[in-house]
Amino acid sequence: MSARACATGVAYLAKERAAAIEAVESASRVCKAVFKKLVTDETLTKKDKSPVTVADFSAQAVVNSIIEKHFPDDAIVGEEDAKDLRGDEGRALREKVVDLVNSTTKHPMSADEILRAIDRGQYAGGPTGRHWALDPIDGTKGFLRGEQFAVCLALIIDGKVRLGVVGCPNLPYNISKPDEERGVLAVAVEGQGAFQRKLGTDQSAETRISVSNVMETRDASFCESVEAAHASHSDNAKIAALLGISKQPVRMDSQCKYVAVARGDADIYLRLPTSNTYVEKIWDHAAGNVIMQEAGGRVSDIEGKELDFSIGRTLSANKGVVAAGAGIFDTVIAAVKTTLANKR
Ligand SMILES: Nc1ncnc2c1ncn2[C@@H]1O[C@H](COP(=O)(O)O)[C@@H](OP(=O)(O)O)[C@H]1O
Ligand SMILES: [Mg+2]
Ligand SMILES: [Mg+2]
Ligand SMILES: [Mg+2]
Repeated sequence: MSARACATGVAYLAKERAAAIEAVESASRVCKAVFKKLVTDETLTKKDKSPVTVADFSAQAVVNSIIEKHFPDDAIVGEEDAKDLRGDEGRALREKVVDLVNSTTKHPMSADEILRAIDRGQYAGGPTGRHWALDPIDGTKGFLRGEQFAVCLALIIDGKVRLGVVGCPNLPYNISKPDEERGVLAVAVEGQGAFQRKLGTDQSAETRISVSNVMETRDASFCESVEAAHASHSDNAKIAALLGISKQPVRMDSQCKYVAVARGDADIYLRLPTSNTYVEKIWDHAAGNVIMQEAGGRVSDIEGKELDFSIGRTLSANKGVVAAGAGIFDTVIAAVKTTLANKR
């Protein structure tokens, strides 16, 4: 049991862990329902993003209302807000969201309750107290392609991520058996290790996960975004070349990448910035960060600095993200620094 276990023998953040899993499970079901109902060949060929919009709002409403049920005083930093669902202009979208939320939950919610739940996610974040960080669908582009996406929820206390849950409805449970059942839930609490279970199962199905123990970067493989706008594929390739990596990168959307590295499917996560202006958001990294660390990995920005979740809604003190097992992390950061210095 963790050093933070309380006198009653209940593990640190046990109630929060269970609530976060309930929320991520429910939102994952919402996302799957949206995909089945609304993503068609037509939306894909027309590059119509409306299904993911409905899923984003619905999933945020479901997660926020579950958090509120268990922890009415907790603040939430959520990616979405309900502005586009209000008034006459928002009517069509609002009705779709209300239908969806109520088709997947036991307790129907009114339109007003749903909008209010979504807008509970507007908290500014910061260095003290506790707040949740929610990405209702991370990897929206992957969702629309029917590929990887994730529902990501983390609890930040006094500026540090203490708990993270990532639901990955399309990720194979066992990467070497990609044709078998898909759907993974990864979870970690500070000091307690990282675990995975199949989505839709209970805690008794959890198994511990850990990063690979690769010691030579030439034997490593790396993971990067599918979208070249989110991570520089060319800088990543230069770093890989410096590290002697010959394996092709594993490209996937969303925080499923953190889960993949945390359980040893790949060895390095590289997210080299594509611009000087983009600022990473806390909900894109919070849950993955604690899962990686609890799986024995290290995470930093491109300068080797820890990600600072204490500033607000963004990671404004950091640029890019690098993650890897402890055995190769310093070598990877050295290669990142050399590659970026050569660009100047
Ligand atoms: N220029 C940019 N650089 C880095 N990340 C970006 C970006 N523009 C958007 N993103 C973020 O990248 C996330 C997806 O990451 P990935 O490429 O790893 O799948 C998006 O999350 P959403 O899909 O939740 O909007 C979005 O927040
Ligand atoms: Mg995201
Ligand atoms: Mg999102
Ligand atoms: Mg987004």
